[in-house]
Amino acid sequence: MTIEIADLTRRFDRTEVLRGINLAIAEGELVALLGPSGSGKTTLLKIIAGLDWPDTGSLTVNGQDWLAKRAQDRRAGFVFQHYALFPHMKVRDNIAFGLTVLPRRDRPSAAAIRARVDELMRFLQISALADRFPAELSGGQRQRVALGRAMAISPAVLLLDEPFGALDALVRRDLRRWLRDVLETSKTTSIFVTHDQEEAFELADRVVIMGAGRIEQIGRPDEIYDHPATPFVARFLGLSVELPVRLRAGRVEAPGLDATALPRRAMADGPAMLFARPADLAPVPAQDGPLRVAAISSTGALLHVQLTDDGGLAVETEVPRRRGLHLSLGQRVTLRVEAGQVFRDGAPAETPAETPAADSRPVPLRYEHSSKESLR
Ligand SMILES: Nc1ncnc2c1ncn2[C@@H]1O[C@H](COP(=O)(O)OP(=O)(O)OP(=O)(O)O)[C@@H](O)[C@H]1O
Repeated sequence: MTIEIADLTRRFDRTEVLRGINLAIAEGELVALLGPSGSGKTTLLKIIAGLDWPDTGSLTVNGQDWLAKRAQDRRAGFVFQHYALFPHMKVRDNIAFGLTVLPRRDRPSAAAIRARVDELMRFLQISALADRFPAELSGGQRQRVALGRAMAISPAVLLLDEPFGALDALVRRDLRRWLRDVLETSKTTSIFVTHDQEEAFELADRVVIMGAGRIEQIGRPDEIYDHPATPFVARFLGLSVELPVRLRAGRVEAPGLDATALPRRAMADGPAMLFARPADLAPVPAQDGPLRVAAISSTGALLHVQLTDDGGLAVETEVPRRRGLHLSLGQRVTLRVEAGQVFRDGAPAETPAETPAADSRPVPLRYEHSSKESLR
């Protein structure tokens, strides 16, 4: 089912919770809505479900106006974190529920419902739980049953709101893989809300990053991971080190910074901001380096190495333990940047002008700013 959302807005009192959402979802796609708390993810999902209505905008599914349909007429399946199973019903009856309450003209026969439930339980690998009550299930098993209940009606779209939020990390990982297989096989168009980056990136065909009621970026997981389109997305995805730099002939430069590994940018010369993940910054011992090692702590495989300059700037880096053993407190270093994103005035970064492999000319470091100004 193709879903088209256009110019959707929603406000509660004076708070604009959705500020013009435009999103098209293709048949069979699995889309993750990812964003910090309060960014409007659940509100958008509820509007698609028919549990809330927008102030303006449109929502069409396969060309039909869903805003003109009641929730029960939309054939949307839900799996919510706290949407409990019916405690007095066995697993098989919970799964059958959506079919048994259909209007008589649409309702399959009792035998057909039983067959559909058996088939679904086999597909979801929960046949052994058929005669248990919800209280006799683990949290992970309950969510599998909840998915079965949502899928029983052959939903036009499956909506999942933090479906694994209440489960521990190991069970979550297991269920994630299971869910991906199930949705890939069933080809159900699905939208799920999460604030867990790993979950979104592992599961989704496309990720929608939301911030303060707007869509900041839509893309395939690796596209978004490698090329965050805005400073907001960069920070949200862990590019937490922000360094003022200068662009010269598409190259990123700053005193003590070796950014030759970055692709050239099709951007005019001038000041810019480089955003990078701590793991993509490597301290390199250098007698005249503008930075000093201020602290080293270990989490086992990784060393967290904090660097400062004479002006009090702090830069977090993360180094694999074996590569960081030569570092010592107080040592002078320069910084090698292995990956990062460049923004100018908060504007989306330009696409790289060329790949780094295509241009391996070394660019000398320049030291024309004082270190205080340059790396703050
Ligand atoms: N019924 C409501 N009345 C008033 N404000 C609401 C209502 N529902 C949501 N909000 C507000 O709208 C904003 C967005 O909420 P929403 O639940 O959509 O965010 P979210 O991105 O799903 O967050 P979370 O990850 O915490 O669930 C929040 O500031 C919330 O307080």
